[in-house]
Amino acid sequence: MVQIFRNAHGVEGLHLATDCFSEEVERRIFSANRRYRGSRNGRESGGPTGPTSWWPDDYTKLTNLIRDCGLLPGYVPPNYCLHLKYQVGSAFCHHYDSRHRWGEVIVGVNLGQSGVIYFVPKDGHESMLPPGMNSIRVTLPRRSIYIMSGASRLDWMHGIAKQQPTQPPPSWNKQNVRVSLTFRSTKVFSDVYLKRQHQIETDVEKQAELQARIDSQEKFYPVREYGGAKMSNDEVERHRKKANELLDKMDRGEIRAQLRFEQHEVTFPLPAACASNGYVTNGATVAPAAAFQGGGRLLGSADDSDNEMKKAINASLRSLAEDRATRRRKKDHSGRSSSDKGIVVVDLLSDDEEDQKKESGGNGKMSPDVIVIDD
Ligand SMILES: O=C(O)CCC(=O)C(=O)O
Ligand SMILES: [Fe+2]
Repeated sequence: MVQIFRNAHGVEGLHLATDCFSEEVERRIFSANRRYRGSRNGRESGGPTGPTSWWPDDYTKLTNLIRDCGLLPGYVPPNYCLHLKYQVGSAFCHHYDSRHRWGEVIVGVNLGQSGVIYFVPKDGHESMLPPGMNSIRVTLPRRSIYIMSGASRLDWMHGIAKQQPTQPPPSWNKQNVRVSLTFRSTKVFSDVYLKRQHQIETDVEKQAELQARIDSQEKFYPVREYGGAKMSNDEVERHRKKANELLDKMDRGEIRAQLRFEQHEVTFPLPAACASNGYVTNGATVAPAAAFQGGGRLLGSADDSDNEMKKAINASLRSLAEDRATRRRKKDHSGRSSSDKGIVVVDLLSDDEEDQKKESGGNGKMSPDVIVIDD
């Protein structure tokens, strides 16, 4: 069953979904990777690629799964994917993925072997760390999907810890490597997409939400792919033209942007419009994502399943999250479905002021014994 962790380990904007799709799908995507070019200390790169070059149908299906399972209902389709393969002992030093170069979110998909992503606060933000810690480590189990948005992109740097497998790999991963896909939308593509959505949206509330996203994107001027210099107006215009061409192709069905996994390939009920034939025909409306806003916190990661104590605590936190979700659904006037099954959402940063005070002992800070337990 898919589990969604919002603000995982207290890092705002870092959302994680575990156990979203089947091992058959994992194996297929893992094995379909392009020939890897070049290696940096055991980390090999097989990308980048985009929908008009090499883009397996499974990539599009993953994109739609991210929306359908509620991890990110308003996900802008990616137009860029980077494949990385990590040999045992390799790592990726902490860095930013610039908001000037990429859109709102970076999405990572973890295949073949678990990994650990770590977060280090940017200068001046050290107080975000629990006392005595210099990073926050988050385990990424096989088949998990993570989203870096908001503060996790702006106020934290992230890196991949030295790859040290803790579980035997599946038989089809003979080299015992971790493969990651990072899906991104380039900044100009993302802006063009949001504006087009805004134009066709008829619901006033949703239009306002889109406008807010557009306004927040405008704080970041687009930069060139190489070198990071600010793009000239002509360059921006060229990129806009290309983005519109790609989106037109999607609208005309020349790029099948609506592809879905089959129901048996995913671990949650697909919205009804997707389930019948594996994909939605062009122009069909997909039911709003199966998301509900949960609450509460979850200790540890999915790898902790053998630890009875944590399991028990997690079960009680999950029921707390469900209680909160029920309360919130009662308050919710947006008409979102409240009967979604098979998805558990937990929010590791409570957005309920009252709960926040209780959890922090009144000082407004997260209690560190809760947020940093992982592997
Ligand atoms: O391997 C990963 O999951 C993350 C890689 C990364 O941070 C990046 O490509 O920018
Ligand atoms: Fe990165």
